[in-house]
Amino acid sequence: MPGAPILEVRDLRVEYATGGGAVRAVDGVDLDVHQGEFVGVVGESGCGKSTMLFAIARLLSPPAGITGGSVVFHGQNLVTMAEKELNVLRWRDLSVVMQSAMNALNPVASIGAQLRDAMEAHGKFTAAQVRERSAEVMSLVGIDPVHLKSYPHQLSGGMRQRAMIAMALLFTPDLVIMDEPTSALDVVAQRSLMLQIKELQRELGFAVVFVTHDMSLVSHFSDQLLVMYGGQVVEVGPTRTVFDTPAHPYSRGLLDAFPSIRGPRVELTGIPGSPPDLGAPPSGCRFQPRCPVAEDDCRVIAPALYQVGAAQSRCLLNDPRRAGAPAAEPDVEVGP
Ligand SMILES: Nc1ncnc2c1ncn2[C@@H]1O[C@H](COP(=O)(O)OP(=O)(O)OP(=O)(O)O)[C@@H](O)[C@H]1O
Repeated sequence: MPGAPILEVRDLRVEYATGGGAVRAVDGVDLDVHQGEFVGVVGESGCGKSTMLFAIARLLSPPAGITGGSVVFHGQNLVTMAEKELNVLRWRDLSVVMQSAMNALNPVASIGAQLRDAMEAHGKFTAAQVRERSAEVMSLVGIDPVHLKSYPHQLSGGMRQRAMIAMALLFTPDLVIMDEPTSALDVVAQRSLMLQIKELQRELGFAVVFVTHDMSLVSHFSDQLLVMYGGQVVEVGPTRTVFDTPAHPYSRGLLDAFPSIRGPRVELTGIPGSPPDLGAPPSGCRFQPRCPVAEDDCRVIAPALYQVGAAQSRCLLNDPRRAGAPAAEPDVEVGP
């Protein structure tokens, strides 16, 4: 992607303080997002995906807290920004769409009232301006503006999610962070909402960071894919590259665990075992206890992210200094 990234996450760390010690749910994550780019984030439950999104938007609350790193958005570090400044920026430049609109929307206020409140929190608008913009964003997401009068419970699940997206687009932000926005919907509603998100993104040019469990969704919609395991990025690269030639054994496991819609029928293998307890992660590589190709070194050496073609992989077997590893691109920084 040309140009400077609009979002640069560096060495981001998040911990949950628990009675039994700290749980490091996000451990040294780096991520670059460019204008108009669609970044898919995948990984099993408990890998830290939602925690990372909440940390980027500075929406974490105790016992979770950012313990290190930076989140630079349009040149400003959100990690150190005062709450007041953050509130100006949220919705206007960066907005968030959560898993369930039922939880995010106020059940006792009409959709119109909630759009009005969101607008008025960011400036002075006449009643006519509010009406006009509210109707505009509702139409953008495919809901008849007559539903501005509706309460959340009067809308279907798909319409509620669309209403949340309408709210997120009120100020045409540059970045929309989405945490499984389609997961509560049936498959048909999921697909239609995804198509709509993609179309809006193309039309309005905002970037998206999108968490999902659905590999088929990201394969169709994302430009860049981030695979998370045990609080870390284990593979990142252009979506096509990661799908066609996954470098990390965990990415290969994830891909083998979901059915291909068009490809030949193959037996789904899945990944035996479960993700690590982040309060006491395994030594060496976090995936080694479940890894089908782990070697002795993997139990003691924590791998860096190594360049493999256009992607990066956190697997020791991809370390270019090891004999037999695929060659790294020349002049590329490969880990510490
Ligand atoms: N309240 C909490 N107290 C302690 N640890 C927590 C708490 N919430 C989450 N965690 C830890 O953070 C890790 C990451 O959780 P997170 O919800 O970010 O994962 P996720 O990949 O988004 O999962 P899912 O796909 O199920 O939403 C969990 O494995 C857990 O160890």
